[in-house]
Amino acid sequence: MSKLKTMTLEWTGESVIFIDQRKLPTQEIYVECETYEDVYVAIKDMIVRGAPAIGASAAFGYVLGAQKFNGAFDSAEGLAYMEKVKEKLASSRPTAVNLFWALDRMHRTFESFRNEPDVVKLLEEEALKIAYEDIEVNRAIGKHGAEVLRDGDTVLTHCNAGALATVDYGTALGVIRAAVEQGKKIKVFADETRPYLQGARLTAWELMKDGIDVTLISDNMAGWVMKKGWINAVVVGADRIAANGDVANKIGTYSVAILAQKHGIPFYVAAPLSTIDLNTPTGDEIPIEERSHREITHVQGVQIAPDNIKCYNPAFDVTPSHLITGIITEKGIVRPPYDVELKKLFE
Ligand SMILES: CSC[C@H]1O[C@H](OP(=O)(O)O)[C@H](O)[C@@H]1O
Repeated sequence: MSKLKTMTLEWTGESVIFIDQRKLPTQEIYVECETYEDVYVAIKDMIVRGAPAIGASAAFGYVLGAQKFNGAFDSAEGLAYMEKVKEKLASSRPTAVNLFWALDRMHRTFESFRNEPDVVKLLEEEALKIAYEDIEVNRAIGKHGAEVLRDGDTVLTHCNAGALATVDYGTALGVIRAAVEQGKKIKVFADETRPYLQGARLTAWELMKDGIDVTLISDNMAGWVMKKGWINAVVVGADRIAANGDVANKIGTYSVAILAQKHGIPFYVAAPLSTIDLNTPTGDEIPIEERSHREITHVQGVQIAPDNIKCYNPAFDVTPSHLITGIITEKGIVRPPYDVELKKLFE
């Protein structure tokens, strides 16, 4: 009997089952993770991806780690073991701060209750709270964000910040879903988002399943559709927001933000407070993950570039805060000056 089941993941109580996002949209295949090491691989290999989804997945991975420990949690060995579980999961991907936020929260819970006989059950409850809170938070982001979309607007989005990037509902796509639920007619242009194609494979798939009008474009078409006057707003997700409002998001987001500024189009970032990292002063300090060159030289296993070609494959870029019209959070829309306004969210 599963305790949580969404499009992205299912928590069974002794395993977490992911839809394998690498195989979408042509195959709906599921991967069951029974150990924290399995969850580490699922995050690293992007079976599951998207900042909030990564955080919740790591939280369940932490529980799986605790379930496998047979010693005394209140011993030095028990603490060392759970620190090892946390560090392993934390080493899966470096950019999305939600991963570290979720693991810190789980480890704080462990440290508070490791002398309790039911500490593992308390950890499972905390992981489920993280997951269910994410769904609520995304709906709140959607409600606030829908205010900036008018009936008849066309929105451009980049990558996938939808239900598949979260526990459910999505952040950027949550804004679009909420506007549609309010009865607004919204059209979407989705960037395919090379090289991993989250837009083509995931955003297009999600929005078509919802019956939302979506047009797929290659990334190099974004400027042209803006120039033609077809785009009223841009809404994207985020993987880490620095204290000054600089935003790390999927590679290509910075280019879209520059184009939006050039064409006088509002550029919004939709993200939960768990993506805001006040300990990182600016975007310059955000670690940018570099991934396998094969993601560029092959598409679904088909080679499209010469053998041994040099590649550079940063999975993210940083959009400076001055290009961002507003940051849509569960507490409302934050506008500049971000260094002041972001802090207020946590007061
Ligand atoms: C709602 S966060 C989604 C965010 O995560 C994606 O990265 P990845 O697919 O590499 O995990 C992308 O940056 C999205 O905007």
